[in-house]
Amino acid sequence: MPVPNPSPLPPLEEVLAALHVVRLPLTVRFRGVTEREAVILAGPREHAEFSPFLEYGDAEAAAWLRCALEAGWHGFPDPLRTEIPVNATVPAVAPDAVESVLARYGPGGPHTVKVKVAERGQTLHDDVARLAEVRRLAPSAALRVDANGGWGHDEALTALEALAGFGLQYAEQPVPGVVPLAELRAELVRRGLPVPIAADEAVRKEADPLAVARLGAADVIVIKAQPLGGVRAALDIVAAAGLPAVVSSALDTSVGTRVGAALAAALPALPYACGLGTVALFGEDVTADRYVPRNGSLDLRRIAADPELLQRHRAPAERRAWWAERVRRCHERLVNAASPAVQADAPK
Ligand SMILES: O=C(O)CCC(=O)C1=CC=C[C@@H](O)[C@@H]1C(=O)O
Ligand SMILES: [Mg+2]
Repeated sequence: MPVPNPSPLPPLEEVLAALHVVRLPLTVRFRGVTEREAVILAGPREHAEFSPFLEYGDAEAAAWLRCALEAGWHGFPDPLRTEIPVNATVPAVAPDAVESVLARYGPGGPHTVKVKVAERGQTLHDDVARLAEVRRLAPSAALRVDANGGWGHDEALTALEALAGFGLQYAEQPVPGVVPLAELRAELVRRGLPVPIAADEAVRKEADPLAVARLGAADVIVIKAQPLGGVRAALDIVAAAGLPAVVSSALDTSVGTRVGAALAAALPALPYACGLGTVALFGEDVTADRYVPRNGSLDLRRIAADPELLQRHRAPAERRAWWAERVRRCHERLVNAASPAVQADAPK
């Protein structure tokens, strides 16, 4: 993605000297995993996170490093607000597990809940049952669903017809890709089905994050700081797209979630609750001051990793070496992509 590097790019030696690798358990399976590995960088400005999913290649992961180096070495843009409304996220669990997930969002419950649907191996019946349980437990919450592109066009129409009765705020990435999303959105409008569309993967995994806006594929874009190459790059995408944006996590620790909050705080408009409540799904974290919502919102306090917790959750030596090597390769990509002026500060 053609976004500028943090300028100047810190030299690799400095980045590696700031590196900690942790492995943290989740309390519930999410995105097929029950533990999360992450690099925490003790940068001179902020603590920052580099945690591309393990299966991602270097080209994609380099954008995540760009985000970490921007946050750690250059800090955050000035905030325009100090409270970020946040949604609860319910993974594709059985109905009887919904209550314990929602309980993690504190007394009074969340005002907005995102429910994962279209999980491989499950059926529409499972999705309806999960949504019904969420609605029972949170009668006045706004509900949204996220299919992660798990439906085809016809399947999505059937599913959204069945789920529209829940009064969905929006359906996130019901089908994969940009053009299929645009076709589905047009068909929903044609049928008079009142389900707005949000684009997630169609923004963060496509070569051109603005194609969604150009093709009218969505009503809302979901933006994530790490995959989009940092807070400033994501702000630029929102400005160019001209669509309402929802900031969402990349299943980050408290440190990475704080970067997402910095992005949400700097957006000119924030009409929807953000998907930054996923620290609640972690069994352990890198700070005792866990970055979880209070009364449905995150405040903009400083979040720093605790050295004792970094040590306690340190990943095994072989994993630490794997991550250091991944950082090295991604850093090399950023150096090679940088302009000559930026490269002046990078190792030769
Ligand atoms: O947006 C939220 O409510 C929580 C974050 C979330 O859903 C995700 C985090 C990390 C990886 C993604 O598969 C997933 C998403 O699709 O948005
Ligand atoms: Mg999503």
